[in-house]
Amino acid sequence: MVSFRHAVKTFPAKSGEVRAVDDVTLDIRTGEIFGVIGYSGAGKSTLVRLINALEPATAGEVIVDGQDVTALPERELRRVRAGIGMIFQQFNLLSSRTVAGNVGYALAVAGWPREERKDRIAELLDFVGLADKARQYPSQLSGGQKQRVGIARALATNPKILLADEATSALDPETTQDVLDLLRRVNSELGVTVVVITHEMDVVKYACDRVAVMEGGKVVEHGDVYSVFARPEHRATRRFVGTALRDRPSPAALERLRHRHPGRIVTVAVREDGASSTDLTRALREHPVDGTIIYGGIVEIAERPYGSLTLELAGEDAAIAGFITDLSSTTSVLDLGTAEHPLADPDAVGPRATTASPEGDEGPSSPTLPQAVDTDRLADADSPTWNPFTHLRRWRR
Ligand SMILES: Nc1ncnc2c1ncn2[C@@H]1O[C@H](COP(=O)(O)OP(=O)(O)OP(=O)(O)O)[C@@H](O)[C@H]1O
Repeated sequence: MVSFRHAVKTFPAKSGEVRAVDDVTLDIRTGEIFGVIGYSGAGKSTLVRLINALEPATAGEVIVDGQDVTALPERELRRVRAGIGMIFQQFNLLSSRTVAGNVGYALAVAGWPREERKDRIAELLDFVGLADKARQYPSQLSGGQKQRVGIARALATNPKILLADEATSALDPETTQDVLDLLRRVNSELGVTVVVITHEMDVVKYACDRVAVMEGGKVVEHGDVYSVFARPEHRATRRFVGTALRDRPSPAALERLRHRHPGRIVTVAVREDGASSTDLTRALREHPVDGTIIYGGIVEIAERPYGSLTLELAGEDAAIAGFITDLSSTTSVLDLGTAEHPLADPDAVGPRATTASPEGDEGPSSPTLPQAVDTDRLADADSPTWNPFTHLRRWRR
């Protein structure tokens, strides 16, 4: 439905130019719900505004439903835009018009005859569950209801594509889910291709078939949602995945766990294609090691299991080493060390530990996210012979 080919969008800036979209090549398939996720300023909105040519591309091609919109004259663009609906974080409703008036306005602009508008408005408001609110004004509606009006308005002219720019970012979690459910119905019942821009991996997890992760104007990773969750390659993706699942302890939670559980702590991945909790149970049975589950979570993504369990292991060092080696042959095992010799989770998200940590080694990071700890340096500094499992430290994906 949409193909970006080496798409570039630059804006003039004080210090030269900003490359808001930087050489993006990406396909969005007909009939899917496609997520675009990234931190603020990553280029998400600009990328999506290239689709309806609200921003003309500086270079490259943007092919929408078979037509390169970068090459079209304005008159033709209007026709392409009519096939693309858009909804926004702040809803952008006309406050002086009723709910029915807002939807009717979109029909009037698109040239629908007056006598056909009434039925279409009723049909749309029925679809979004607002049939009883037709005569109310936006100020009388909740945020979720306003977004439903936005969706009805965007669907008025039967678009093939719906662009949702942070459409749930101003809503509470429950309302967010309602609106995402509605977008899923728009997709499955009306066959509309939906492009969802978000900075929340929960939204991707709940609603999207495939996802692209943006950073610095580039798509740094994309794929079907399960693969991206199960094997995130890029650091930004790993952090987004961590925020959606919260299955691994944050640095602060890990510090608290170490007070209660001074022994060896490991985090074991649970994946459909790797070891499941069955393998974990088997390994615990076959090795003279006691394992206590102290943290974790397993959820379903795309109807497949995904998550991790964190355990405290008790036993002889050699037995624990044998257990970790065995389990590592089928799944990812992240060694978090002991209270005496702690090792950090390099991809941890959430509140930092309260005690001072060594500085990260990966350059500046987002102020809202914890910095990674140089775990090898930590282990080496404490004792060169301490960490017999260093080779297992990597969280295999
Ligand atoms: N009209 C413009 N003029 C100048 N710079 C712009 C313009 N629009 C976007 N930018 C810049 O391009 C970059 C990408 O912005 P964009 O809004 O696409 O990011 P985003 O990922 O959608 O961020 P947010 O989630 O905050 O909206 C930013 O550095 C932004 O300042």
